Amino acid sequence: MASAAGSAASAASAASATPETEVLVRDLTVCFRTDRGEELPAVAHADLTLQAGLITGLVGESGSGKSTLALTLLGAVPSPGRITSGSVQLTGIGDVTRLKGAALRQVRGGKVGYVFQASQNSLNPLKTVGKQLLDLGRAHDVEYLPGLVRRARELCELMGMDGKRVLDSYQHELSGGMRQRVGIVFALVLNARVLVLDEPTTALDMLSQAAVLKIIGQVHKEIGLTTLIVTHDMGVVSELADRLAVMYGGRIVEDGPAEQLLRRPSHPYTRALINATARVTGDISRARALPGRPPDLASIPRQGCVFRQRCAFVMDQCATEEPPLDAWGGDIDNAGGSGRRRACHATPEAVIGA
Ligand SMILES: Nc1ncnc2c1ncn2[C@@H]1O[C@H](COP(=O)(O)OP(=O)(O)OP(=O)(O)O)[C@@H](O)[C@H]1O
Repeated sequence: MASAAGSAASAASAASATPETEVLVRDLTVCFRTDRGEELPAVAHADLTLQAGLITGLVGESGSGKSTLALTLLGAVPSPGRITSGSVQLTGIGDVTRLKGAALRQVRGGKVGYVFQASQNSLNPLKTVGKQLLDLGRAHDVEYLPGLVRRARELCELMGMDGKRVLDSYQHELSGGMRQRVGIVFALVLNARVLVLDEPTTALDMLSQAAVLKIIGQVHKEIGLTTLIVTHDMGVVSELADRLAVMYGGRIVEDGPAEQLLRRPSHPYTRALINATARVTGDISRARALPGRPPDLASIPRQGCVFRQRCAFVMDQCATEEPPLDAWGGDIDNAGGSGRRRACHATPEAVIGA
């Protein structure tokens, strides 16, 4: 099999990601041109670190910029988007936003495996899963295709499926949960070590959701992956993620250890998202829908805090000064070393204690 990381590394500049970090997104801005000809940021000056071996949840309402940010890990931006600042460093590879051609193709699948939104509907209905696997192998210049088939079967078995049966099946012969697992097999079969799952449970019933989440946790651990789960649903990542990053209006507004963010959210948006999720509050009668709607590209405030129009803690300063994403001491009962960051003018104590 073609070695993705090896040859891509030689094609790229030296990475500054350390062995403990697998992905370093720094100062990343991705813009789209609107119908009115303005170029506006869907992701603005984002910093995100994926620590090796951990599951990170990237959470926020629809349109907050999660998929646009996640896609840059593949060196991709949805057309007609454009990266206007920043870098995405992959350990052993370098800045993926600067790669082109064969080096970029090798990163896709060889280093980063991506399970796209609605991937359970993306299989070709006219070909068996096995035929599509061989197509994937040929597209990536895999020299020994029987090895690829063997690895796909192993991954199927790891995910509780009969490998031979799955590879001989057409899409319509598989349940939604099985198709989602096949998407994960395709993402991992070229030996990716970073797995990105965009809305992995949307469109699945509750039982299949729980099963897919359990399997993601098992595969992550078994293979030793670094995993990013993109979701609008805090409940999806509340039990699985080690770390959470919360996005709103193209900005990361809070990040840190999942358990701390869920127990003591220090940003008003994180707090509101958690309060709106019955599965996290544990009591449907306590869940409170988030008032208002998330902004689209044209309505994201150009000045001040992007969340201020929906914020329960808004103050004068929020209209004029955009709060930076600053580190802070972390949990009150675990001060220091928590790796928490927040972008808010209100004090953490005010938000946590409210
Ligand atoms: N190809 C595109 N052309 C123009 N605008 C786009 C394009 N793709 C995304 N956007 C805009 O960028 C913003 C961020 O979109 P993105 O899909 O990254 O958000 P998201 O948080 O992943 O939401 P969702 O889960 O609904 O996809 C949105 O305002 C969206 O309308």
